[in-house]
Parts: sequence; structure tokens; C-alpha cells
Amino acid sequence: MAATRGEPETTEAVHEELGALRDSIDNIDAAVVHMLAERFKCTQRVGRLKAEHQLPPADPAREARQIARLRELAQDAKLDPAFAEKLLNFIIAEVIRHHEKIANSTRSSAGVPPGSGDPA
Ligand SMILES: O=C(O)C(=O)C[C@]1(C(=O)O)C=C[C@@H](O)C=C1
Repeated sequence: MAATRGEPETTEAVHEELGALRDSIDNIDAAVVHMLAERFKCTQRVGRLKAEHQLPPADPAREARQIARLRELAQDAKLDPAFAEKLLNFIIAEVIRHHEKIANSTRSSAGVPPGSGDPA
């Protein structure tokens, strides 16, 4: 028995609290997935708009503003701003990959050979 080895006993109350916290974690994870799905729906539309108007997939000035804003929000919410920045950069890198794919397929369906029009 754990108590005989000097370890604290895991009571029913502890299991109950752990279970309740895990229920909340599962709800939060579900909300994150749904919010990310909505964000990617928006960015897919941005990707199509950019491809149709030959705009570059990445906008570093916009990203700098987003990062500064998110770092402030994180600080206020007592979340590590460096973590918030890493997370946003991770998401944006995936969005840019999607934008590039959309641009390439828009170009090839318009009959433009791969590589043409890219900066030298
Ligand atoms: O706002 C844009 O221009 C986007 O393409 C969206 C987004 C983002 O995911 O927030 C992605 C790439 C850009 O570099 C900046 C922002």
C-alpha cells in the first residue's frame, strides 16, 4: 500500500478533482480545435484572394503587428508571451504553406508554368 512507503495516499477526492480538471481540459482542447478550424477557414479564403490578385503569400509587417498584439494579450492573461509568439508563428507558417499551395494551383490552372513570375 502506498501509505506504508511514506507516499501520500491517493484518495477518492483526489481522483474526483483530477477527473473534473481533465473534463475542463478536454472542453478547452475541443474549443481550441473549433477555433483553429474557423481560423483556417478564414485563411483559406485569404489564400484564394491573394492568389487571384497575385499578392504574396506572406505579409511580414502584418505578422509583426499580430505578434506584438498577441504578446501583450498574453502578458495581461498571465501566459508566457514567448510561448504565445511561438504558437502564432507555428500557425502562420502552416497558413503560408497553404497560401503557397493555393497560389501554385491557381497558376497551373491558368496555364502558367511553375517558377515563372517568381522573384529571381
Ligand atoms: O493576413 C494575411 O495576409 C494572411 O495571409 C493571414 C496570416 C495569418 O495567418 O494570420 C498569414 C500569413 C501572413 O503572413 C499574415 C497573416
